[in-house]
Amino acid sequence: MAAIAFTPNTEQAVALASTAHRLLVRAKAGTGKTALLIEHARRNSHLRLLYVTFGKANQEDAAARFPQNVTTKTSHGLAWEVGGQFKKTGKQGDLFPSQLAKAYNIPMAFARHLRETLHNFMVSADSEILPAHVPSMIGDADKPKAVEWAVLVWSDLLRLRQWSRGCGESQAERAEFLDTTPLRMPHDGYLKLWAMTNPELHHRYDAILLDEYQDTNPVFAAVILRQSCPVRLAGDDFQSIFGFRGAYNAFDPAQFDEVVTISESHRFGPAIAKLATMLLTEFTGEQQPVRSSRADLATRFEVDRTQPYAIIGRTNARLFASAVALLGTKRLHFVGGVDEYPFDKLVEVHHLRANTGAQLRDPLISAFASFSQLEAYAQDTDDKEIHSLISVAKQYGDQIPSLVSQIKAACVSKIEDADVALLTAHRSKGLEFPQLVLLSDFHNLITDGGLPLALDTPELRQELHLLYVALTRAKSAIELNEQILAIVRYCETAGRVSTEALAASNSTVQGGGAALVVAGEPEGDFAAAEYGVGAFANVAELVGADAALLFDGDELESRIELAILRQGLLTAAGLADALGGSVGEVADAVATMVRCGRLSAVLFLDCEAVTQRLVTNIQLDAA
Ligand SMILES: Nc1ncnc2c1ncn2[C@@H]1O[C@H](COP(=O)(O)OP(=O)(O)OP(=O)(O)O)[C@@H](O)[C@H]1O
Repeated sequence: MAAIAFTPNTEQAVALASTAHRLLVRAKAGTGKTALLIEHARRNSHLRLLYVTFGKANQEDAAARFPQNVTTKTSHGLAWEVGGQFKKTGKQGDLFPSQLAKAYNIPMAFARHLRETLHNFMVSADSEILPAHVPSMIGDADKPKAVEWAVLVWSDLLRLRQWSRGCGESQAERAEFLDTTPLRMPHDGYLKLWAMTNPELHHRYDAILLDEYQDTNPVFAAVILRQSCPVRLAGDDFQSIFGFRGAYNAFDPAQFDEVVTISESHRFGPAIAKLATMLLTEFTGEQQPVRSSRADLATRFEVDRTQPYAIIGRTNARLFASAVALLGTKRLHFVGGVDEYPFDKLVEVHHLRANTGAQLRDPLISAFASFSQLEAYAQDTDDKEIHSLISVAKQYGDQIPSLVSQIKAACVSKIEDADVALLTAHRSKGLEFPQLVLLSDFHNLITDGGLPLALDTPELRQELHLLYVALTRAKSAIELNEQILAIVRYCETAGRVSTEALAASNSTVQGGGAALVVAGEPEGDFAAAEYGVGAFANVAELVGADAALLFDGDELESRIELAILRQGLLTAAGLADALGGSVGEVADAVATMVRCGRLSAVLFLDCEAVTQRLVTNIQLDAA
C-alpha cells in the first residue's frame, strides 16, 4: 500500500515529539492513532520496533502500512511460540464446557463455571488460580473446591503439549491421554502460559508500540509493563469491545510518564462526528466531543450500491442473511476470511437438526446427540452464538448447506476485488470504509417506552461501544441503522441536540452538490406509526438532509431489499405481510429486481408467486 502523506496536526505533533519512556495516547475514533504510530516508526527507522494490535485483520492491515523496521503482531501471535506446541499435537482450539463435562464426567452447569474460572485466571495477571477467579454464582464455601478442579484442568491442559508429561507419567499413559482427551488448549490458555515465561521482548525490540490499548487484558498488560524498553500506547476508552474475553482496559494512566489527548478525527466529516458525540454524551456523560478536521466533507446518508461498500452487523446471523440476499449479484469478501465466520458450524447445526447422519466435526456441535440437546444447552448456557445459529438453521432449513457453499463461492480473497465487504462490529475495529451500511441488529439502547437505557453493566456499555465503533468506520457515506436513528430521535425530542448545529455541520456540500440523504429505512411498513414520517423528517433535518428524498421512486424495492437483509424474508407473502401491499404487487417487484440483477433468483426458489413470474418471463423471452 502506498505510504500515507502525513502532516501531523498540533495535538499529533505533541505526541510525536514526546520523549516519555512510557507514553499513553488517548484519542477518539479516526483521530490518527495508528497513523501516528506509523509516523513514529517512519521517523525512527534505525530502531527495531514491535507493533502490537488487536485482531488479525488489524495486524495484516498494519503489516502492509508500517515500514520495514517494524514487526507487526497480535498478542496471540507473540504467544504462538507456545501455542504452536499445542497445535503440533492437534490439541489447540476452543475449550467448551461440553468438553470439560465429557472429560471429567461432571454436570454441564458446573463445567460452565469451571470454564469461566479458568478463563478468569488465564486473562488475569495472577500466577495461580485463586478463589477470586471463581464466578460469583458459586458460594464462598464452595470456591476452594472449584479452585481445586480448575487446578486439575489447568495441569491437564499443560499435558497437551508435545513434550510435556504429567508427574510420574509414562510415555504410554501420556499417549493414551492424548488419544482420548477431548480437551484443547484455548487461545487465552497459551497466551497465559507464554506470559508466565516472563518474555523479555526488550531484548528483541528497541521499543514497543501498542495500538487499541483499551482491549488489553491484565495478563498482556503485565507483559508490556514489565519491558524495560520505551513503550507507546494508543487507544480509545470508548472502543473497548472485547470485555467478554476479559479485556477491559487493564492500563491505568498513572502508570505512564506522559498522557497525550487527541481530539480531531480525520476520517469523517462533522455530521458523523456529531452523531458519535451524541452517542457518547448521552450514554456516558462524556464531555469531550468527537471533532472532525474535515469541515469540507459532507456525509452522504445513502450508499451508492454501484460502488464498493461495506456492511457491518452485530451478529453473524444477520451477516449470513445479508450475504444470502446478495448472492448472484455481488462479489463478497468477509473481512478476516470467510472461514473465520461460523458458517461451517451452521451447516453442522443443520445436519444435527435434520438428522442427516452426516459426520459432525465441530468439537462443540458433535458433543450433542440431538438437536433438542443442543437447544437445551443454548438455553442453559445462554450462549448467544449457538442461539443465533439455531434460529438461522430453523429459518433457512434444508437450504443451508447449499447457501453456505454459494456464499463461499461468491467470496473473493482480497477486499480490493470485492463489491461488498461484510464484517461484524467486533472485527471492524481499526478499519475504515468509504461507504458503509449498518445493519439493525445492534442492541437497542432506547427502550420501547422511548427512553435511553441506563448502561449500568459492563456488557451494556460494550454494546454502546460497538455502536460507536461501527458508526465511526465510515468515511463519506453511511446508512444508519435503527438503533442510531432511535437515539437521534430521542435526543432531538429531549432537546439534547441542537437541530441547527447538526444541520449546519453537514451543510457544506461539496463541489457538484452531492445529495445529502438520510436513508433511515425502517423494517416493516415505512409509514407505520411506530416510526412515523415526521420522526424521519426530523432525523433528516438534523443532518441537513432533504426528507423528501426518503420517499424516492424505487421505495418498494428498497424496502424489499431491506426486509430480506434484516428479516430474512424470502417469500412474497412474508414480504407483503411485513411491508403492506398485495402478494402480487410484491412478487412483481421481486421478479423485476431479479431480472435487473438486484436480487438472486435462488433466494426465491421456494416462493411460487415469484418463480411463476420468472418462469413466465423466461418462457416469453424464449418465445
Ligand atoms: N494529520 C492527518 N492528516 C490527514 N489525515 C490523517 C491525519 N492523521 C490521520 N489521518 C487519516 O485519518 C484516518 C484515520 O486515521 P487512523 O486510522 O490512524 O485513526 P485511529 O485513531 O487509529 O482510528 P480508530 O481508533 O477509529 O480505528 C486515516 O485515513 C488516516 O490516514
